[in-house]
Amino acid sequence: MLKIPYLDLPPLCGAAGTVRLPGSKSISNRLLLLAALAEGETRIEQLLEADDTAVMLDALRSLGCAWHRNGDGSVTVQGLGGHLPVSQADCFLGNAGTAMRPLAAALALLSARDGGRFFLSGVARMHERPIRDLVDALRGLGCQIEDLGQPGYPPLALSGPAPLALDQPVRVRGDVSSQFLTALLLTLPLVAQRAIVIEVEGELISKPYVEITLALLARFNVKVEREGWQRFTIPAGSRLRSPGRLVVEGDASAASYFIALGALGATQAPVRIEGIGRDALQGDVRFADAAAAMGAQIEWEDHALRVRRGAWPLKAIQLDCVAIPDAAMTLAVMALYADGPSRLSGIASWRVKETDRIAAMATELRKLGATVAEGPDWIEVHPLQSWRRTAIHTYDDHRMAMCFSLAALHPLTGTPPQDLRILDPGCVAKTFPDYFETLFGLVQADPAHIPVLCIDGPTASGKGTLADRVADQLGYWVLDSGALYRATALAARCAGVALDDEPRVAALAARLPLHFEAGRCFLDEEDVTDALRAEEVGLGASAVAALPAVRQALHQLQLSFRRVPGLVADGRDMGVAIFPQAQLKVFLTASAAQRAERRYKQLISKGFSANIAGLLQDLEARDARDKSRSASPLAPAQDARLLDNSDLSIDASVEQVLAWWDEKRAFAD
Ligand SMILES: Nc1ncnc2c1ncn2[C@@H]1O[C@H](COP(=O)(O)OP(=O)(O)O)[C@@H](O)[C@H]1O
Ligand SMILES: Nc1ccn([C@H]2C[C@H](O)[C@@H](COP(=O)(O)OP(=O)(O)O)O2)c(=O)n1
Repeated sequence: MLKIPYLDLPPLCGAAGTVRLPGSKSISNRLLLLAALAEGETRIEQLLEADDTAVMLDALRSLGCAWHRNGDGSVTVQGLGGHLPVSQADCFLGNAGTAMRPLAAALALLSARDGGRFFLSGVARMHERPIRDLVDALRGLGCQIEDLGQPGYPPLALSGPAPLALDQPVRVRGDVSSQFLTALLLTLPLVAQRAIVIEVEGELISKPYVEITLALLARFNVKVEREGWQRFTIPAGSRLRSPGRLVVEGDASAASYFIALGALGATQAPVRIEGIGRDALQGDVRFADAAAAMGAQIEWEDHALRVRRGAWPLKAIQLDCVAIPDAAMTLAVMALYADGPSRLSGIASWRVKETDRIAAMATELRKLGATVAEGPDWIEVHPLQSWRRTAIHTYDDHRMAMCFSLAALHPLTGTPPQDLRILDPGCVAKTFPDYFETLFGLVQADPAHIPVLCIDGPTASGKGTLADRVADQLGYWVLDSGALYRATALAARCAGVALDDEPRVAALAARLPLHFEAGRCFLDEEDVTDALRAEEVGLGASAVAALPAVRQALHQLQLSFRRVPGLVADGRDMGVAIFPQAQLKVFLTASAAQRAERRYKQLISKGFSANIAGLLQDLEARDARDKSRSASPLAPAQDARLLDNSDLSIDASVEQVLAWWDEKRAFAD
C-alpha cells in the first residue's frame, strides 16, 4: 500500500496477465452487519480488507459483537441474535457510506426497542454526505435521532427507548441514494413481529444494489416480498439467521479498471480478471456490457473473464448509467480513447459520493486537455488527441485515483509519451489497498520511459538507507546492486570457487539463483539477507566486482530491475555504466571516519563483532580498489549531483534528494 504524497506513472503501452479481485465492498459490509445482527456464527470468506471494512469491523466490536480473523484471512462473526450487549457506543466510520447508513438504521431501531445511546461520526466529507431521507424515515417510525452537526448529515446520536409505530408503511425516498432503502431492508427484520411494509418515494436509483441487499437477506433467512421497485414487505416473524459460511464475490466496480485496461492495452494476450462471473450479484458486473459496447472483447469463464482490445479507437457511447453508477466513472476516462464524444447520464448520485464526482471528473479530464461538458446528472467527454502532462487531484476518492491511472496509457493514441502524476494515491485504501501494485503487475512500458534515480558512492556512505527511503517516498522499486556482487562472492565461496577465477565466478554470476521477497534476499531457498551484510562478504564482493566478466554477467540482471513505476538504484556505477540515461544521479559521500563509525554501529546493532580501526582500514582499502579498478571504477558520473552527508541526518539527505527529483520533474497542477 502506498502512503505517499504522489505517484508518477510512466507512459504505458500495453497490458496482459491475471488479476485476482479484492472482495466486493458492498457485499462485505452488508454481510458483516447481517452476520453481527443474526442468530448464529458466520464465517465470511474473501472479505474485503480495506478502510471501509475496517471501520465496520471496529464499529461492530465496539457494539459488543465478537469476531476474529482466521488464518486464511476469512472472518468469523459471532451473531448477536438481534440484541446488543452494550447500551452505549461511539462509532467512527471514516468515509464509509456502506457502514454509516445501515448502522444508523440498526442503532436507531435497537435503541428505540431496547434503550441506549449511540454516536455515529466520520471524516469531514462523511459529514457532508446526506442522510436526511433515512433519518426522516426512521423518525417517522418513532426513532429518536439527533443531528449533532448540520441537520440531515452525520454525526448523529441515536437513543431510546421510544415506542415504535410499525403498523403504517415506512416511507423512504429512493432517488438520492439507494443506501437508505438498503439500510431499512437490512435492519427492519430486527423488529418484524408483524409484517413491515416499506414504500419508496421517487424513482429508485441504483436498483442493482438493492438486489444485492435482497439476495443477501435471503441467505440470512429473510425473504422480502417486492412489488416492482416501489413496495417491499418484510414478512411477519422474519428473523435473521446465519447461513454458516459465505464467500464474498470479487468487487465488480474494481473489475472495471482492469476491464478497461484490457480494452485499451491487451493487444496480444488478454487481461484475465478472477473473482466474478457473469451471474454476479453486483450490478456493476454490467459494466462489462458497456465496455463491450465501446469495443472490448470479453470472454466469460465461470468465475472470471478475459478481456482484449476489440475496436480501436474505442467506440463512443451514450449511456444511462443509473444501474452502474460507480463503474461508470471508468467509462468517463475510457471516453478519452473513443472515436467521438461519449455522454453518460443518470449519474446524479455522483454528486453525493466521496466527492462531487461529476465536478471532480470534469476538472481533471480538462487538465489532461479534454473537452468536457457537464450537467446536474450527466457528463459528456470528447476524445483526446493531444494529452497534457499534469498532476491529477484525487479528492480523497479512491475511484478518481483508480480511473485516472488509465490515462497513463495515452501513448496508445499516438500522442507523445509522458508521465502522469496521481496525487494522494493512498486514497485507494478505501476499497483496494494494493490497486497500484496490482496494476504494475499487468502493464507494459518501454524501459526507456521508466524513470531511474541512481545513488552511487563509496561504502557506508548511506546509499542503501537513502535509496530505500527515497524509493518508499516515490513508490518505486529498489536495486541494491551491491547485493548482487555480494551474492556472487557468497555463491563462489559456497561452491569453493576462488574469487580471482574470473571465468568460473562470472559463470556463477550469470545464473545467480537470487530473488528478493518482502525485503529479504534469497539464494535458491536460503535466506541470505544477513549473511550478505558480513564484512568479509563485502570485501569478497569488492574483489569479484573488479572482474570485467562478472560485471558483464550481472549487467542484464541489473537492467531487469527497471520496472513500472520506477527505480532507485544504489551502487558504484549505476549512473555511469548501468543507467547512463537516468533522470537523476546522486553521488553520495561522507568522510572515511564518519563512514567507519556508521558501519561499526550498524554491524554491532546486527550482532556482528567489529572494531573501528580495522573497519576504517578495510573501507579505505575497499575505496582504493573500487576507485582504481579498470572496469567501471567508482567515480561520479559527469552529470551527478554530489551530496556529502558527513554532517547531514538521514532525513535531511532524503529531503535533499527528493527536492532534486522534484526540480527535475516539475508538474503542471
Ligand atoms: N546521513 C546519515 N547520517 C548518519 N548515519 C547514516 C546516514 N546515512 C546512513 N547512515 C547509517 O550508516 C549506516 C550505513 O548505511 P548504508 O545505507 O548501509 O550504507 P551503504 O549502502 O552506502 O553501504 C547505516 O547504519 C545507516 O543507518
Ligand atoms: N554497482 C556496484 C555495487 C557494488 N559494487 C561492489 C563494490 C563494493 O565494494 C561491493 C559491495 O557493495 P555494497 O554496495 O553492498 O557495499 P557497501 O554496502 O557500500 O559496503 O560490491 C560494485 O562494484 N558495483
